[in-house]
Amino acid sequence: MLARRAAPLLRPLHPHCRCFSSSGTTTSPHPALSVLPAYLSPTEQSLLLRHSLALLDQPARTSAAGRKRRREWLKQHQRHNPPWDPAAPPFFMADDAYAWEEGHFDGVIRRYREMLVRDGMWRDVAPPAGGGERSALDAVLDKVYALVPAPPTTTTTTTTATPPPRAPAASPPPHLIMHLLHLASTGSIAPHVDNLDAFGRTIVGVSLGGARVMRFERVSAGAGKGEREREGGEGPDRFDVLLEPGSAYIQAEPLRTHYTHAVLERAEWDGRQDRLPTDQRHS
Ligand SMILES: O=C(O)CCC(=O)C(=O)O
Ligand SMILES: [Fe+2]
Repeated sequence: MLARRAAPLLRPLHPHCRCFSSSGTTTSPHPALSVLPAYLSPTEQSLLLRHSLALLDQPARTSAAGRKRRREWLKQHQRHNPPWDPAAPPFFMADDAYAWEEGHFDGVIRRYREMLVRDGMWRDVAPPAGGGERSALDAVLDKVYALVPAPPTTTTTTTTATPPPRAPAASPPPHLIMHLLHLASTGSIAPHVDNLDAFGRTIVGVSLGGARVMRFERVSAGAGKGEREREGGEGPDRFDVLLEPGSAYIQAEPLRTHYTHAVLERAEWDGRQDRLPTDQRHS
């Protein structure tokens, strides 16, 4: 279970460190934010990204114009040497092969595609059981679901109680609203606080594709120290974290409602500006 697996990772190394170690230890600047670098291995990332893109690309979820754009791009790129291969990294087609939503209804997200994953949907894109791929995908999904804290239980467990039947990995657990978000290389998310009623008290993200900077800013940044401690807890008023592919983050209270978060289109990260985003990102 995650709680046991992740417990040693949830301790901040240094309260203001902006650098990630690759040792699997979180380096979050805020006690209510956990960042788990390399939570998924490269193989797990590839599997999840490929199947997530396949879900987003299902004909029922795309427009006629989008499918035409995709067909034309594919036709052109099959003539390349080597031709574009959907089963090989980077798994994304070029930006101009997708029909992006230009702006979210409230203007927060720009140049993106998104969907909610409902019961059984991963089965629509996983190959039939028998090959190892389906069980490998299930294992990755279980690892992602394990990041989400279980809802509090009201019943007492006794040693003789039979555990509830395990839900198939193809269906997100009932306490998880699973949202796929594919950002164009020029896509971004403006600062916002997610609606508490719609999304619950904990927000978990798994990053795939291009690295991006996530910026957090205390909503009541102007408040005095005493008030700040009540509204958002200890931690700097504004900080950035680098979301590298394969990393996961967990935003818990009080950060989740007292800080905005944003995914920047382009940002400097410890002098690595030139190595940062020109890539699409999937979360
Ligand atoms: O892509 C992410 O990790 C964050 C997405 C987000 O903030 C949102 O959809 O509200
Ligand atoms: Fe958000």
